[in-house]
Amino acid sequence: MNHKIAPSLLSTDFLNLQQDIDMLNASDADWLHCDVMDGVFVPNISFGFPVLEQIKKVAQKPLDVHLMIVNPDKFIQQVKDAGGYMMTVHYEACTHLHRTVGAIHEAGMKAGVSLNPHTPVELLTDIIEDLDLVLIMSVNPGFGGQKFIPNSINKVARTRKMIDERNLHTLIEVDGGVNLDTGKQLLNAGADVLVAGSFVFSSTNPTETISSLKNL
Ligand SMILES: O=C(CO)[C@@H](O)[C@H](O)COP(=O)(O)O
Repeated sequence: MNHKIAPSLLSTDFLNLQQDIDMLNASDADWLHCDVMDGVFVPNISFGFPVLEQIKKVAQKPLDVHLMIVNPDKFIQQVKDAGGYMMTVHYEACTHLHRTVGAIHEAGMKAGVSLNPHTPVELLTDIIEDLDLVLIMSVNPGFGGQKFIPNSINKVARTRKMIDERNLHTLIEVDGGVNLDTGKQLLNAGADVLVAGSFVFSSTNPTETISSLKNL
């Protein structure tokens, strides 16, 4: 049970966000996954830095900030100021990814890179040594509650191989359609962090659901 669980705040009740964060603080959740969307990189808009600032005030667990936005470089300091622990940007959104990752580290955060479902993990071969985390999207980003894309399992296994062959400590996170069944398969393939939104927050007892993911 060395893996981490990062419930996605996108599926919380925004009218009662503090109540949900209090629940997460007391649960087996390891990180709080915060999805920032801009309506450009993805066809949806979620929440931005003013909301992250409020989350930071009550969260007792590290904020795992996933930026689904174009030009993430412009917002590195804002993510840091809003309490970001891990800042994850999209491979597809960064022309100068090496520079972006360096700037995230310079700001004092861990750096993650996310891959859309069609983006091969092999494209990270010349940067993976600089990364704290690879986030494999197992749905097309933008919405909660979508169907898991099965090829993600194979992608996790290929990422695990790349990391182990080089003796790296980079974490593999997977996001989208995670439940007990897909979660188990992802862990068997070598995932380290499971993000789960609707499976947790649509369940009758989210605390127990988080524990069952943690106990996989
Ligand atoms: O990044 C995203 C969506 O783009 C996710 O974090 C979702 O929030 C995951 O939701 P579920 O698929 O678990 O419902």
